[in-house]
Amino acid sequence: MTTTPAQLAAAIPKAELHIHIEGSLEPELIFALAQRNGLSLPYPSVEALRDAYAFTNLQSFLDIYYAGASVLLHEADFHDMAWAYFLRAKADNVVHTEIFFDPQTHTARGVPMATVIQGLSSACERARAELGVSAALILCFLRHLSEDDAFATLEAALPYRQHFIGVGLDSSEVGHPPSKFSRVFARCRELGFHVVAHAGEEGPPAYIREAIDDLKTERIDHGVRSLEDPALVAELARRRIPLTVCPLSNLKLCVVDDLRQHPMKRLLDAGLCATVNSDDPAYFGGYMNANFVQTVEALDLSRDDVITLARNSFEASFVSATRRAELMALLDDAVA
Ligand code: HPA
Ligand SMILES: [Zn+2]
Repeated sequence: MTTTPAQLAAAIPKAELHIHIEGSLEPELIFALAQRNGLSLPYPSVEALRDAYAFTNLQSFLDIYYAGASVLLHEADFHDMAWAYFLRAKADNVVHTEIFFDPQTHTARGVPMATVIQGLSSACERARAELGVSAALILCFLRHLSEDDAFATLEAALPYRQHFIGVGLDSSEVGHPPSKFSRVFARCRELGFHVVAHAGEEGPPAYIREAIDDLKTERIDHGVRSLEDPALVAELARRRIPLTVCPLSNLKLCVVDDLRQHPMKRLLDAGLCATVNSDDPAYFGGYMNANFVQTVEALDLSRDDVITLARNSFEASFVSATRRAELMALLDDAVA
């Protein structure tokens, strides 16, 4: 029996590097946590909530995403959310994952930083022990808030610094350029954290340039608008700065009108270290394999493209050289 590129994409081991853990909160779990915590929701049912997931742009999604996250109060809530994600990741043959979390969404509601980080961190340890999935956390600053707020968040998180490997930048992009966070990112680099940033999802290629030049980010999250600036594409390719691309997110947030117009193939053909990721899978219609399979089918990607995407995911990850070699060997075995 021959394997199609889409079947291969589903079957092979891969890393996920762009997943907001709050975006993995399924409507069923939102309702269950609301009930557990004695909260009422402005939607009568799971179906009514899911029906509200019709987005026109990034902001229309963020409004409902932050509302969904408001059911998270206790350490067990954060743990249970992340554990549900790990089970989905495992089912999709994700063997390593680097997970974004948005502490300001929770601390602004009075949830202590310790509650957020310890709940997520214990789920990461459990994933390693029970599922063999390696996992690390990346703390994201909300870019619609001030740099002072980001500094205060960093300060509050530093007692738990052994639990996260890096920092990122997310939320409303346009009007909040990376340079707004130059000083706090410089401090994070000094402290030895990995640094990434969302750029070029809705924002212009100039924001990608700011992220790499000013924030000195090691990866760009999304970055699909880089294609509007050929000199930038050439530099990203030459420096092997990875892009963590999220095809179903781009479709649901109307960054592209149709998956057949998605730039993934053009990014690969330009020699970029592009990867496939789910972003906010509970909101955008699918986890890792849904993204992989639908993109492969829509763009008619080849077996080689699929293997390149999986290799890129390991190359772009922040694992040790030993773990990277282990992951690459898993992939080699799977495609042999
Ligand atoms: O796709 C996204 N972009 C920006 N901020 C986000 N926060 C969650 N998902 C996203
Ligand atoms: Zn994202």
